[in-house]
Amino acid sequence: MNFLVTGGAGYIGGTVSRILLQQGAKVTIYDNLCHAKASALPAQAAFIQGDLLDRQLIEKTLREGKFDAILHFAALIEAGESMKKPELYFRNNTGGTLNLLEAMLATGQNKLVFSSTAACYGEPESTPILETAKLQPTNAYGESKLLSETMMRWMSEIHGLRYAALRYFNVAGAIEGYGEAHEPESHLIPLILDVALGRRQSIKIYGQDYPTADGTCVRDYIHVQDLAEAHILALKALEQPGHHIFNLGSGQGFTVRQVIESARRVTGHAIPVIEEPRRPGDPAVLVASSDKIKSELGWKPNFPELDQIIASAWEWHQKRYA
Ligand SMILES: NC(=O)c1ccc[n+]([C@@H]2O[C@H](COP(=O)([O-])OP(=O)(O)OC[C@H]3O[C@@H](n4cnc5c(N)ncnc54)[C@H](O)[C@@H]3O)[C@@H](O)[C@H]2O)c1
Ligand SMILES: O=c1ccn([C@@H]2O[C@H](COP(=O)(O)OP(=O)(O)O[C@H]3O[C@H](CO)[C@@H](O)[C@H](O)[C@H]3O)[C@@H](O)[C@H]2O)c(=O)[nH]1
Repeated sequence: MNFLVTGGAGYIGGTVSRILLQQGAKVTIYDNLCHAKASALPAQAAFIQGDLLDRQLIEKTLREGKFDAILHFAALIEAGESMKKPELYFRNNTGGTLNLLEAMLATGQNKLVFSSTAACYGEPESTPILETAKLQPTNAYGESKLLSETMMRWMSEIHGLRYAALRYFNVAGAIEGYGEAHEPESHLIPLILDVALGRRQSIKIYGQDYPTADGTCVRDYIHVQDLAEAHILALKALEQPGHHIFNLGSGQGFTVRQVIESARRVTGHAIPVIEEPRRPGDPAVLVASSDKIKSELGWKPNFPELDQIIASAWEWHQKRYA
């Protein structure tokens, strides 16, 4: 099989690319390296340094590549930044996705796996969150992804686009030799591990007055390898016409303080904290029901425990900065 992976120089796209390559697939990565380094690319993948906002280049890439399917990870991903520069998120994420969809139509390629997000739900009315829950993003990042999903739904109805929108919750952990290193890093777990390594003095806790057990935000952490497996299942599902929307989480919620506790257990480091005000746009609680993908595609997480997830991230983090 022959796949195009947008955003494949990044954390999740790079992980899925490596797994596809291990399974014998041909992978072409399309990334503008705005938040990644060329050194992160898997050696066996073909690479095109290109921007999704370059409408002509993406169409040329699709025309020449004749891909069996496209996995679309490329996006700006920081909810906090999106509340300062929403226009950037709509241009890059929603506009970039529209360019990709138009190029797919123009070249007759119609299978797409899309990185969507729990941020589409906003502040949920009940947890765990089902795919049928109300979609009311509390940040511009989530809205930029929800608008992308909306475009896909219309393209499916009118043009027969086959797509799977996978709404990831908080992705963490590492596979052998590759893990999370955003450029710059804003995510909780790698920042905590930086403290454990002595690369930072302390971890900031954003908000202590949320309506949760200890006042800090609750998130659902999913191992990146389990997430990657879901992409392989989604690709198989796209062999049949139709479209799919699936949540992907472990179904367990952890407060920021519980994540820090887990990292203390795993690393043996005290991990000092600093209490800071809330980060704008952060919902209090995001916990997934992933029953739909389990029952429809047979997805099963192999690394459901938070300590396991953090341990795999820690192993990779130590090697990376050794
Ligand atoms: N990390 C998470 O917990 C999480 C959760 C939910 C959804 N997601 C989604 O998963 C996807 C991958 O996230 P990640 O954590 O690997 O992020 P990442 O920043 O590591 O990877 C994104 C990649 O996209 C590239 N990119 C961005 N805009 C581009 C453009 N216009 N043209 C070409 N390349 C571009 C960046 O250079 C980067 O390599 C994103 O779509 C994100 O919204 C991530
Ligand atoms: O230094 C930090 C960093 C984060 N947090 C908190 O930790 C939680 C997790 O934050 P982070 O790791 O930045 O992830 P999220 O903001 O939850 O967003 C991630 O998870 C979302 C799905 O839940 C995805 O949509 C996003 O792309 C992905 O970045 C949040 O409550 C943050 O407020 C801190 O307290 N201190």
